[in-house]
Amino acid sequence: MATHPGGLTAPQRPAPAPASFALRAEQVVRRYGDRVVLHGIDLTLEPGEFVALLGRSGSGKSTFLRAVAGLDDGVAGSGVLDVTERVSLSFQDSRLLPWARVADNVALGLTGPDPRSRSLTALAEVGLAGRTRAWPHELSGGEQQRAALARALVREPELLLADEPFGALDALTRIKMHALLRELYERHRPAVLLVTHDVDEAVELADRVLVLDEGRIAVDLAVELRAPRSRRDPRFQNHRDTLLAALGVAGQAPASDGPDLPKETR
Ligand SMILES: Nc1ncnc2c1ncn2[C@@H]1O[C@H](COP(=O)(O)OP(=O)(O)OP(=O)(O)O)[C@@H](O)[C@H]1O
Repeated sequence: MATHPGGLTAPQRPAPAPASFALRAEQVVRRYGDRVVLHGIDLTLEPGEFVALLGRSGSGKSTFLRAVAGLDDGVAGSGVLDVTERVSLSFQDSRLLPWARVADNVALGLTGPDPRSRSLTALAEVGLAGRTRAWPHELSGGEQQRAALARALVREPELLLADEPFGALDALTRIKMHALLRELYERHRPAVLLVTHDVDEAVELADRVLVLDEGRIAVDLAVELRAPRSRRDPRFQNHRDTLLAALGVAGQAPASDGPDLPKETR
């Protein structure tokens, strides 16, 4: 375990013990000047737990994710933030380095044996076996996100932090990426914290959905639907309605498994 700047306590263990959680936040507060953006967040993610974080624009989702990722020392001293050591990040923009070929992007910074062959294996896993020597600009948006997923998962993270990774993709590609992410998750079983604006994406992928409202967790909903989850399932629709209501979105989205759903709740 590592303690990020918000942490007051660093667990000191003589020998590594199996982690009892991937993330533990207690009373994490973030202020910008007089403005409080996170109002004392309490959240624990068990190992292998898939959690989606919804919330209106400006509710503090990215702020919380950045704090968990250790990218924001503005939460220092506000509470406890213990995060497992092997964390991977994924963003809306794939953040591939333009001057490195795809396989080199995935292998970059990898420690341990044979980074090259691990990179190639990861790329094959996301369906990019034939594009390993391509430059990032030669890939489509969906392929770039596949490469970014390969780069994240090749590190065998215990916690995957994803900030709207599919937000810039078209609806069809997004559906394919949902299936891929869930498949990769089933195989590798990291804990996942997925920030999204897409209620359907959250209910389809996550086993627990949180709604952040003005820096507070307003809803913590367990989604106990078997895969493959159908948007036509009345229980899926119930979850969607609950979440849309919590997000202050009036009306109910029509049931469909197709790509033509209203997605954005922003
Ligand atoms: N560097 C900063 N300085 C001042 N205020 C900031 C800064 N970064 C974020 N904020 C404010 O913190 C609040 C939460 O921002 P955050 O980016 O976490 O929201 P979000 O829920 O991720 O929004 P979105 O869905 O639009 O991405 C916003 O009101 C934002 O203006």
